[in-house]
Amino acid sequence: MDTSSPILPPYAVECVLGLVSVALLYYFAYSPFNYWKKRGVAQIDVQYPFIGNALKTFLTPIHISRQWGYKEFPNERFVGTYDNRKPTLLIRDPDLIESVLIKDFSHLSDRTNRDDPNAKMAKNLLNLTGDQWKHYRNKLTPTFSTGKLKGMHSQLTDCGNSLIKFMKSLDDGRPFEVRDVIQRFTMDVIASCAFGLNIDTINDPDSEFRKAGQAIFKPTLWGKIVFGLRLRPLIRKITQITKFNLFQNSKVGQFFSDAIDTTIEHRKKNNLTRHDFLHLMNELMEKDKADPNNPFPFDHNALVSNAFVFFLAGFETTATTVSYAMYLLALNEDAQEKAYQEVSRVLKKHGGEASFNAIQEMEYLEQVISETLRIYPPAVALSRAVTKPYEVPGTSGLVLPAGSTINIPTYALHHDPQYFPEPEKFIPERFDESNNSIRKGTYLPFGGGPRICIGARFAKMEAAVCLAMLIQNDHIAKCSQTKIPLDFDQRSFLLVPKGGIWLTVRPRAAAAS
Ligand code: HEM
Repeated sequence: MDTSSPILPPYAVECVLGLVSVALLYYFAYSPFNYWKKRGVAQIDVQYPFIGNALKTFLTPIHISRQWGYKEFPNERFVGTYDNRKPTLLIRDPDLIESVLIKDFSHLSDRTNRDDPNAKMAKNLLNLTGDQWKHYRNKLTPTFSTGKLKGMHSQLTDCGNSLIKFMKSLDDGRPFEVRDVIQRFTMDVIASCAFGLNIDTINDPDSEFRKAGQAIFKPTLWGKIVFGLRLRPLIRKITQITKFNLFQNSKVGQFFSDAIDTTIEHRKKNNLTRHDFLHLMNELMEKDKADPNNPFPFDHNALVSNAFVFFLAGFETTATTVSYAMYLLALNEDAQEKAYQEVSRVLKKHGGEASFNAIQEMEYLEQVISETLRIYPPAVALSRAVTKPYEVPGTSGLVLPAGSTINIPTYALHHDPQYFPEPEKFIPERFDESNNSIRKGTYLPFGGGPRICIGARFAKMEAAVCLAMLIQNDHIAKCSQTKIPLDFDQRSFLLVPKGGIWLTVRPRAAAAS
C-alpha cells in the first residue's frame, strides 16, 4: 500500500524542520533576555543574542559592570539585568536592600558563587549554604569577639614594628609601590593569626607563602574567565562529576593545608598555646570529635578551609584598603595632618604604643578608614541567591523563584550624590557619628545582615594599627608617578588599582624641617 501523502509538495518535511530549527535558535538566542520585560520590570539593554552582555562584562572593570542599570534607571527601585544569560535583579532602593539583607534573610540566605561544599577547602563560611553555614557561623563568630581580638593585638603590633623598620629603607623620598609593601604586612598578620606562622614576608618577599597567596589574587584574563565560569551551573555540574577542579589551584591548596598540619603538630608536640584563629579553631575541632551526633562537625577540612578563607578574605582586601587610605591621605594634606595630630596625641597618652585601647580612641582615623572604604570598596557588589520563593516587597506579586539571583551594587550606592553629597571628595567627617547622616542600606563595604563580613572588626583594627604606626613615623606624599585619578584593573574581581599606587614617604621630623 502507498503511504506517501499526495498533497505534500517535495521538500515539505525539510522546510518544516528548517523553520522549526530557526524558530528554536531564535528562541534560544533571545528568550532569556525577555525575562524581566515579561514581568514588567525595567531592564538594561542587551548587546548580543546568545551571550547577552558577556563580552562587554569581560572587557569592563568590575566596579562598572556590576552597576549597569543603576544610573540608567534613577527612578526604579530595582532593575532587571543579565549575568551572561542568567536573569539577575539589581536592587537600588536602600529600604529594599535592607529587607533583602536583613528582614527577609530566611528567603535569601546564600551567596551565588558556590563550590561543591565537599571539595577540599570549600567547607568555609564564604562558600557554605543553609543550615551548614548557620552552624559554622555560630561556632566561628566568638573567634572574632572583642576579647579574642585583644588577644591577637600584639601580633598586629609586632608585624607593624617590622613594617616601620622596613619603611626606613624607603623614606628618602623615592617613589615606591605601596600595595606591594602593605600586602606583605597584611600577609604577615594573617599568616600569624590564621596559621600561627611567623613568615616575615616584609623582609623575605620571596617566601613560598607569599608566592602561594599572590598566585590566587594576581589579576589575569584566565582568572577572569574562570571566575565567570564558576557561576555557570552546567560547568559546576561537570566539574563535580569529573572531579576536575578548574577553580582551585590544588597545589596552592595543598601548600596551605600542609602549613596548618605542620603547625598543629608542632604545637601539640611542644605543648605550645598561642591565641590566634588557628588555636581557636583547633579547640572547636577537638570539641566536636567528642560529639558523634553533630550533623555538621567542625572537622579537619572545616579547619583548613576556614583558615584558608580567612587568609584569602583577609590579606588582599585589607592591604588594598590601607593602600587606598595612604593614597587619599597623600592627596588630602589637611586630612593627613588632622589624622597625625590625633594619632600623636593618643599615642603619647598610651606610652607610644598602638595598643588595643589606644586604637579605640582614634576616632578620626576610624573615619578616614570608613571614608576610604566608601570611595574604594574592595568588594564592589554583594550577591544573594533566593533560597525560597521571594515576593519582592512593595510589588503586586513579583515573585522571584528559588535559584534566582540578586545583585546589590555597593560601589554605585557609595558614589550616589543622593546619599553621599560630592561623592568623589574625600570627607572623613561624613562618618562622624554625631552627624548621623548615613542612610541605612547605602553603605556596605563589609556587606550586611547575618552574612556580613565576619572579619570586619579585625580588618578595621588591622588597618588602624598599620595606618597609625605609618602616620606617626612618616609623612606620605604624592609624586610624579602617582596616578590621579586611579585606573582599575579590569581583570580583577576586586577593586584593584591598575599599575599599583605610587607614593613617597619622608620621616616626620625631616618632612617638618
Ligand atoms: C577591608 C577588609 C575587608 C573587606 C572590605 C571585606 C569585605 C567583605 C564582604 C563585602 C563580604 C560579603 C558580605 C556579604 O555578603 O554581606 C565579606 C565576607 C566575608 N569576609 Fe570579609 N572583608 C574584609 C576583611 C576580612 C578579614 C580580615 C577576614 C577574616 C579574617 C574576612 C573574612 C570574611 C568571611 C569568612 C566572609 C564570609 C562571611 C559569611 O558568609 O558568613 N574578611 N567580606
